[in-house]
Amino acid sequence: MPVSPTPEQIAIIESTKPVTMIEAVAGAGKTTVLACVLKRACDKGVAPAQAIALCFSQGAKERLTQKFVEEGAPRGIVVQTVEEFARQQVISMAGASYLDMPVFYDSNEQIRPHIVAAAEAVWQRYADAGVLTDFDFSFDSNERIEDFIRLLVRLKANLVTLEFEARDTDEIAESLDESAELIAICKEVERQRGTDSGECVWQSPFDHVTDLIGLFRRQPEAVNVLPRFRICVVDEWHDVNAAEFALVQLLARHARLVVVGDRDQIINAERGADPALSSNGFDFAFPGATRQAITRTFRFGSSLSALAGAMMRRECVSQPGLSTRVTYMPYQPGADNDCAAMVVATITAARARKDAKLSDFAVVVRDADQSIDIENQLIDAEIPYRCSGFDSYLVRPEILMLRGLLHIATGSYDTLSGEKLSTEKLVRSLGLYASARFDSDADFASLLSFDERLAPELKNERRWKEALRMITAEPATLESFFSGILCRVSSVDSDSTGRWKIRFAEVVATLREMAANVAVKNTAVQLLTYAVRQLDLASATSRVFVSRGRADSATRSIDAFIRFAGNRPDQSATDFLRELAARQASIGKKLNYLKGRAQLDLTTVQYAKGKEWPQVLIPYLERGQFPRTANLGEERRLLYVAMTRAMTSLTLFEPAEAFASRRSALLPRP
Ligand SMILES: Nc1ncnc2c1ncn2[C@@H]1O[C@H](COP(=O)(O)OP(=O)(O)OP(=O)(O)O)[C@@H](O)[C@H]1O
Repeated sequence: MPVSPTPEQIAIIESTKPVTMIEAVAGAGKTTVLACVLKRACDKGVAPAQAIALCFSQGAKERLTQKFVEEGAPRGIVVQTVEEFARQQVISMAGASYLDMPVFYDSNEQIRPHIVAAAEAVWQRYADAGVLTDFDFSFDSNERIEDFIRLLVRLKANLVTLEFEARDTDEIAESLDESAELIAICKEVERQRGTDSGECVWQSPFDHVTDLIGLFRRQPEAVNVLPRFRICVVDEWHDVNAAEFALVQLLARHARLVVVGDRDQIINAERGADPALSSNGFDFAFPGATRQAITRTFRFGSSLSALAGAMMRRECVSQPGLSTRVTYMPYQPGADNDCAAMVVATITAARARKDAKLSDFAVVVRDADQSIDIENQLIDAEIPYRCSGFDSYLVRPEILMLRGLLHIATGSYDTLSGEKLSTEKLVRSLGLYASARFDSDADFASLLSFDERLAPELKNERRWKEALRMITAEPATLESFFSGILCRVSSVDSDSTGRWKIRFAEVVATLREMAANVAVKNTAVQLLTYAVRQLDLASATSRVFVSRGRADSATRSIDAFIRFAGNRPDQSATDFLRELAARQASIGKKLNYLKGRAQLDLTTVQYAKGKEWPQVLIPYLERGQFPRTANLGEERRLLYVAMTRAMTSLTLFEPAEAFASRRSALLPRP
């Protein structure tokens, strides 16, 4: 149903000013107004394909698309994340021969070898030139790789990488307060990628926009390949970084531009979102731009406005007539599943009172690993749910790897039969943990015989696909594939990787003996605990994932999974595998059957941004859980985003009075 716009909103919708910025609090109708602006433009003769709506996340894209339907905007308007748009333009530029088609990467793990190679090359240069340095050029720890990628993303977001050719390394290093060696390695990564010659052999998602801007600087006529829109709107404008800003400026040369944002919802500082761009930077780039305001929120009532306003120290006013109940629900931190149990009890009670439909609820967690206990409780209570923006814990790599170990240990594969997708993910997860690389494994072809006439860069993926085809057809081959291929020490493995593979294979061999020993009943939890301890999975996990946050989250997932197995102290590994398969199937079945309607959303703050639900529940408001980092400004904005998703009811789960010292410092006390 379309809304009836207020005079403030009508002024924006009717405006024909070339550039407009709207800044307003959460729920003020910014996304709604963008949909109305586009509808109005199309009513006045703009063809839908000449209109584009850009945003910065998949969640925001879903929300925009939904709003277009609600406001009756015509079909055919382009709705994309800036990253998607830029990637499509890279493909068009390649089609128009302005560059060669790059290989697209989608994970940091794929970038790792390039960083290692670049660091080695720079080290060699320093050594050849006889330059003495204390800098550690080894990039074998994921922490260092992650820090490096973070720096690179920041440099790209700020377009510094485009100055590499023209500026001296020491000068850049000094201006950024970074070491010259690090900047030299950044330069080398870009050089090996072919950025200086415009080749860009491979691109990560964070390269698309910068590479485009670089191309336009080198070959200005390539700009003509960009599509010409008559109107361009941008949602969540405060998330924009300098590179994206430059791209939007190019689009605005021919298009009317309307951007909307809320400075308190910047939760993407890591990818270079810079408040300066949406304040002075905007006025500088678009002199004479119009600024318009929407002063009230339409989403929630005054009790939540007061809470959000106090937390962010800004005025937050609700449209009259709205009411939102804010409830604080105490739980016992640390006690087994108490917070998760309270969440599920709250939902069950509201449903019993017939207060709300299931699809009215969203449980918004700080990070995906907080979902495990909640998922298990929801499954036990037979409440259908869907994980939005992340995978259910049952199919995360760290858990699939453990499930894979149990399959191999017990020799029981019946639950994998016919489960092609899960089996593939499981095999890849084992490969991830085993540090398997097939690209330079010359013996691989003889181990799995198939056509090897392939370009070298395709071999790794092609070999994986062949292995997956074999195992999904015959799951019992997983055992020999694991010990014979995944854990086989190859010539490219470092000493430590070689040792790790041998250890991995030994532990799994012991697990098989334990599971086969009929004299001692080895339960699922015993096998898992043995594996976790013997493999030192916490350290292994921090080697597997480049992102520290992702590794921490995986380690917490493993801990929660072991606790879950521990709640079934007598269950055999085979029965445990069957139970997991049944749980996974129950989620899948409900999803298909209900087509996403009658189920609650279990989601993360990042993914919830831009969305809304009548009933929002935020669990784990305790120190170490929310906030999780020392960046309290960012943590506060995350919580602001989470709580302002609520319409009629917000429930905040925090430690009970007896544990008051463990409560989150983010929430203002009433
Ligand atoms: N004029 C209006 N009358 C009634 N409801 C409205 C009006 N404008 C917007 N709304 C409703 O207010 C809610 C919030 O709108 P919207 O999602 O567009 O806000 P937003 O400013 O984009 O929020 P956020 O910044 O949190 O993403 C929606 O339910 C929307 O339908």
